Amino acid sequence: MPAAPTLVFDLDGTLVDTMGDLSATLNAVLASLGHAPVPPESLGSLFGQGARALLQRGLADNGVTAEPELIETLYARFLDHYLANIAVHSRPFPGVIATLQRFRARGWRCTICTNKPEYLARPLLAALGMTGHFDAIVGSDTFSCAKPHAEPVLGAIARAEGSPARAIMVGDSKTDIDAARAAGIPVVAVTFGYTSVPVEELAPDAIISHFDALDAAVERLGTLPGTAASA
Ligand SMILES: O=C(O)COP(=O)(O)O
Ligand SMILES: [Mg+2]
Repeated sequence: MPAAPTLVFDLDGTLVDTMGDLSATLNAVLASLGHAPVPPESLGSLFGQGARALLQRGLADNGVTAEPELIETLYARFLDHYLANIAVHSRPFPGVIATLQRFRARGWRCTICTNKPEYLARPLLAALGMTGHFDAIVGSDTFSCAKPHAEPVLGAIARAEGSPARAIMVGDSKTDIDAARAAGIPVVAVTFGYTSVPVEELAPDAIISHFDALDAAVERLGTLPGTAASA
């Protein structure tokens, strides 16, 4: 029997809108130092680049040089606060849950390959009641390297007992598109995530602006049995 078709989703900016909690945490850390908050609108693609990148920007905006030791101290403070407040504002993007249910009902495996460490990704998904929708959850610390390397993408597919020959990545950033290319699988980009470069300029195989459009995008990619057309 051929391996089940597999979707490999990015998390931040693709499945879940996490910017509210990430920016609230950044601003709590800045406030603990007596610094001014940074408006979330100015952080853009940094939401998909990890806590250290957010801290660097927050300090720079307050005229503080981000020495590595300071970043590491604040990183620990950031993680404590974020973990304790991981799903205050964060919610799945419109259509996410129905899409996961639809694809799984057709026999697709659904996986996550995020550059959030697994110890943050899992509590976030649990708090949102989403864990059970996934056959594998892979974070930045699950394997020896993170996206844009192929290893975590291929690892997520393997853990779900899928095959790269029947897998599609869905992401919001250059990191996701590069990781999909490295893994040799097609990639669908969403337009509502966290990216400094419009995804149109990154030449993904398909672009969607709502999860309702994922089925048609997957069908257009046309390489995969098990899509809506043949299920
Ligand atoms: O938290 C990050 O660094 C990025 O997470 P993502 O890969 O799910 O977008
Ligand atoms: Mg992302």
